[in-house]
Amino acid sequence: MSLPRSVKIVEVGPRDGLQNEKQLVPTAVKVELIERLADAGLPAVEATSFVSPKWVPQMGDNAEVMRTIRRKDGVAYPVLVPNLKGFDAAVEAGATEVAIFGAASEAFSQKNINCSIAESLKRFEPVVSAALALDLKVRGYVSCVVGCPYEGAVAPQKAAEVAQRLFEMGCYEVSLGDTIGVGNPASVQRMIEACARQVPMARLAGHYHDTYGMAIANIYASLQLGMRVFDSSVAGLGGCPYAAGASGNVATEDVVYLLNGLGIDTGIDMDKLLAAGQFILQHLGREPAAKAARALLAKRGAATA
Ligand SMILES: CC(C)(COP(=O)([O-])OP(=O)([O-])OC[C@H]1O[C@@H](n2cnc3c(N)ncnc32)[C@H](O)[C@@H]1OP(=O)([O-])[O-])[C@@H](O)C(=O)NCCC(=O)NCCSC(=O)C[C@@](C)(O)CC(=O)[O-]
Repeated sequence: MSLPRSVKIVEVGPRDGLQNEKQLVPTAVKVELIERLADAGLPAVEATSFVSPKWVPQMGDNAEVMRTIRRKDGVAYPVLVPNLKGFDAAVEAGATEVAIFGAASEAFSQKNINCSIAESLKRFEPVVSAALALDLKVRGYVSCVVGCPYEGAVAPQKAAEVAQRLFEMGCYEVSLGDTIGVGNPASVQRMIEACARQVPMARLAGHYHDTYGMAIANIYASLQLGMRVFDSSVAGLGGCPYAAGASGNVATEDVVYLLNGLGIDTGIDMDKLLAAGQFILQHLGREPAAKAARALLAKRGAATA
């Protein structure tokens, strides 16, 4: 299959990237990060999650984040909601797009949202109905689509079943999460092929963590099957609090570097993206995990030295 002319990147750094940080990041820093990412040209910036603050304290300032961000026209700011309580709070805070999140593994579902897969789907139904009644868009996530930290390998059919349920419920897009980054191009392609038999490819997104350094290869393998939407996290921040050993999402800088190299348009300004990454890393006191960011910043340093 020929490669596409353009790809959509959904930036998940402010949510997936920061949710695992032990030290609370000040709200003002989160807000500036979200605004910088939108200014860099990201068409969607997942801003926060309306989950229990006892489970994920870092997202406890969700309403303040949503109320404070300066929204850029044409940019979506989805937020995670696990149930109606979270949905109501998200709407109250001004969210116009929400994301529900299920899993292809029973053990992960229990650890992450304290219920079985079947219970979670039942819980999501009223959330999707309420959202659609208010004309809000709903995105769906399936975690552990190729592997689970508790159950090991996950059958492609399990991922496909949950993806189908979320799509049929009314999600406009279903993002397939390799939560612990164990996938490789072969296993990811098998998983996507199973999902695409149930959900149109144009409605599927890839959400790959880079634990084993496979995420960029997995994106390339997904592009070859016709996938056009990928989630990534600025500076490669992230990791799921309920997935032991999960490292960050694939870095947005690395994805943009790959797509630029392939001649695929993302609409993203690499300079502004690098600056957004530097901004949050300086706050966290960390070096970038993104190889492209490290190389480009080093090259610039050398050029200006
Ligand atoms: C789902 C629950 C709430 C169930 O948690 P629970 O304890 O079973 O819920 P509950 O209904 O029994 O309520 C317990 C308490 O939580 C409160 N509560 C209940 N709901 C909410 C809410 N929405 N917002 C705020 N508070 C809430 C509720 O009011 C009550 O408060 P209390 O009476 O004890 O004071 C909990 O398990 C939870 O919050 N889990 C979230 C975990 C999470 O955020 N994980 C990370 C995101 S998923 C991810 O990262 C993967 C992804 C998406 O990136 C893709 C990939 O990489 O795979």
